Amino acid sequence: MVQCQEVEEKSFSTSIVGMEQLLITEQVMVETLDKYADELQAKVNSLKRLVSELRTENQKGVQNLESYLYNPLNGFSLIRRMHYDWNNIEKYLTLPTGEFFIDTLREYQVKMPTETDLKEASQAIARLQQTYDLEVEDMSRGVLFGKQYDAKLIPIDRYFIGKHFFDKADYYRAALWMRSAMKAYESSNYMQVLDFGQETILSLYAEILLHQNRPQQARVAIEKACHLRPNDADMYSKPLASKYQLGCRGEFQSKLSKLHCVYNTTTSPFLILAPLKMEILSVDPYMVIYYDVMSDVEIQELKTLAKPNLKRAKVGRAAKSRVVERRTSKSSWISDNKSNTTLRINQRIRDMTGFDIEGSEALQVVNYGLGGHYDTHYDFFNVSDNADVIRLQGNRISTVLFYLTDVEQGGATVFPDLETAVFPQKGSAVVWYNLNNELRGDMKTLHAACPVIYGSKWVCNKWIRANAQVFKRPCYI
Ligand SMILES: O=C(O)CCC(=O)C(=O)O
Ligand SMILES: [Fe+2]
Repeated sequence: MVQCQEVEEKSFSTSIVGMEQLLITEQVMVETLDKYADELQAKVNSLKRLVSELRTENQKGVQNLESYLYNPLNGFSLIRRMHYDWNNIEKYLTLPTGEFFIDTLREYQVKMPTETDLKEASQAIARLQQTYDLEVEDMSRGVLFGKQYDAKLIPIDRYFIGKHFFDKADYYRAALWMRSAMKAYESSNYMQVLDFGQETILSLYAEILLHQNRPQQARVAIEKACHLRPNDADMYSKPLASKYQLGCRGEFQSKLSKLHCVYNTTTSPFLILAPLKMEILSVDPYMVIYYDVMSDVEIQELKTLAKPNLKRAKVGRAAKSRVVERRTSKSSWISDNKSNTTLRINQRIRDMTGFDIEGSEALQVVNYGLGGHYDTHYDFFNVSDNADVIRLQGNRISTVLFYLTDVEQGGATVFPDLETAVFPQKGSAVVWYNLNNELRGDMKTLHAACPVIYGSKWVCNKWIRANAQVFKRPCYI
């Protein structure tokens, strides 16, 4: 005899027996949700009691500021509360609540009807409607083929049935169900939890109307939906800004306070005599700004030296370099010993960084054009592409970027991953490490020059190479 292996069928709607289990599961889930709510409630209750106690004591003090504090016991208690209690209160607030119940509910997910189940159930309703020519409104009120039953379809049910017809390209019936859902829709706590609003129905209704070649009515429906949830409408039409764009617009929160402004007297012995004004922007990767590290006369000379040789800046090394839309500026290389000024600037770079610049690159002076920018990039070389470049002098361990001008608007240097934007200030310089302690490129140093909105932006780069630093680079853990 041939043994028939029965394949377990998980389709719920295809037998009534199969659905009985669902009701039992639902019962357990409702109870679990209730227990979760109880736990939240207990937390709310305990917080309310805490507020009441704290308020009572505080009001005693506030009503009589001085005499309350004449008493050392009150003073002591106040200090204790503010030092110890609030810290722990904050911890209590962030303690997970009812996680066990959330997990339990989550475990039931695998037992839930799937999208296929919902499709099958919708198809069953559709079949009834079509076979017996039932009216949407009758069915919604619980009338089936002339007989009233104790059941009904609420607007969200009607929406899903309508959606089924929509998926089946039966736009006529889809529209009937959608209109019925809309007419009967009432906002409730339940619908809010589900995030099922009237605009959900309207949006699908608009799509149905488009399929029916009724663009005018579709537009009205869309406008109504947008009116109901204005933020959503904006979201559809406008892509979210990238971190780079936010940085360019000056919309990063400033993270470090002015406490991080210091006079640097230690990076090189010379700084003991002439400390430099320094602000720490980031510790990992190391990044600082120096203020007033290039005089107007020096800046003027750099520009004059650069002007005759300004060429469209490229991306890539030597023979492989190309002019690209990603980088719109002109630049010119100026050798270290070109003049007394360049010698002095290079000495200052040693003082600012503590690095040896032997074998590093020449100074690069850059002028940005109309809307000039440099898209997000790394300054370090890709090891596999540039093995020969790196072998001799090492990779670009650090960048020193001098700002030779203010820029009226735009032109910030933005580090999206560090949420840091540096706005050009004439005579200042930003210094950062491109490589980590293993001398590998640090991906957090991704940066870009934002398009100049108004003004002429000039900068001067010095890329310091790693090989000369074997005895110089301070050891970081
Ligand atoms: O001009 C700037 O702000 C940044 C320039 C830059 O990142 C570069 O030239 O590598
Ligand atoms: Fe760069």
